[in-house]
Amino acid sequence: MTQTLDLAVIPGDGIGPEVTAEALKVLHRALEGTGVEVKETHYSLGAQHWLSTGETLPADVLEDIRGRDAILFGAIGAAPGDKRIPSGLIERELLLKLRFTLDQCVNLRPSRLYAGVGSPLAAPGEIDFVVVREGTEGPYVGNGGSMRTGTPHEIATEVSVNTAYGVERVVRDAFRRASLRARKKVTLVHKHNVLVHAGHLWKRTVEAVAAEFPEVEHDYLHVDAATIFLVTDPARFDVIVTDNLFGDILTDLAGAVTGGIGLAASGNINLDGTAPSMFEPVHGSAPDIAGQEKADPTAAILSAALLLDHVGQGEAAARIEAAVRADVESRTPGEKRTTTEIGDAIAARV
Ligand SMILES: NC(=O)c1ccc[n+]([C@@H]2O[C@H](COP(=O)([O-])OP(=O)(O)OC[C@H]3O[C@@H](n4cnc5c(N)ncnc54)[C@H](O)[C@@H]3O)[C@@H](O)[C@H]2O)c1
Ligand SMILES: CC(C)[C@H](C(=O)O)[C@@H](O)C(=O)O
Ligand SMILES: [Mg+2]
Repeated sequence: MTQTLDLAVIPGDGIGPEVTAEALKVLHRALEGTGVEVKETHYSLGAQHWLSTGETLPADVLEDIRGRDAILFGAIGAAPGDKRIPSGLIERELLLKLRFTLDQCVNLRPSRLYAGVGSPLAAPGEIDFVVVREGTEGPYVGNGGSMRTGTPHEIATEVSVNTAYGVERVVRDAFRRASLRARKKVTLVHKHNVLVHAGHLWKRTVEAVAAEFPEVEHDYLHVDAATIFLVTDPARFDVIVTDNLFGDILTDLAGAVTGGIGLAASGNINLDGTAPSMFEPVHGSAPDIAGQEKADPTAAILSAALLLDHVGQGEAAARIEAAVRADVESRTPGEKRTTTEIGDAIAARV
């Protein structure tokens, strides 16, 4: 029976379209012979689109995207020094708007060290953890402002919002994922020695949810100490649960210790299925290498695998992961393959 996978594709800016093309190439290859037909709707959105139209994410486009099965997202954003585009506009009005409006509360970011990836930190195979980053709250909600702007007496606030409902659903998801993994361990990362209000809510929530999962071990690290251990002993982690901002920072670091940001994939998961989930590399639009065929498309390809797994195509997802593993294991230090060559090589192995 033919099944249709109705995909929204948002390639975005910079290297976004380059890596998305490779992710789609591999996704199509992985679905060959499965009876699944892919319907792609591409949306022109991002910093370049804003420059030419003044649009970020119009309401009718958002509603159109909402009706799809899943979203494959490339990357958006201008070069940090680009004065034509107000900093934060595209990030807030497009990417965060999608995550918030589509209630993608779990930002799932796996990290694995493949054989063949040179890391001074641990032996291959020893690093295998997943960060469950809260995706719709924290300091990202835009709860703040500036008074006496531009004067020597300016006061700027950016208040972190943490709700019992929002924290609990993410913590429960982290424990559920840990209960399905071999090591069954959750590490809460926060800063409850200073951020006592939010931190204590997270800590109490972890303790309450832990009681429902007696088979899952749990511990705690302050975020500053967590950055030490991510570098000196990353093998200690299994599932990390943390807030939106700490999770953003930790997952770039996690990418760096497992072979580079070009390998780091993510999924923004809507837990109750009321809206599509969105899959994207952890990295941004990388304006410094855009248009040069230098981007590693592996993170986007692994994000497509997370997407397939999410929509019930676990076997196709596993084929992509195996192909990526084989490709990464065959890499040699200093080799220079183009974005397209890496995509072709992984597609050929699927
Ligand atoms: N999800 C997203 O769309 C997303 C994520 C992060 C940053 N951004 C935006 O992207 C723009 C650039 O941000 P940035 O420079 O801080 O972060 P970035 O992730 O784009 O780049 C950081 C560094 O990593 C390198 N890099 C990133 N992806 C790579 C890949 N696939 N292969 C090889 N090297 C890669 C870049 O060349 C750069 O040196 C900003 O506008 C930012 O807001 C968007
Ligand atoms: C671009 C930005 C809004 C985004 C975030 O902070 O979540 C990015 O850094 C990420 O990690 O996906
Ligand atoms: Mg980030």
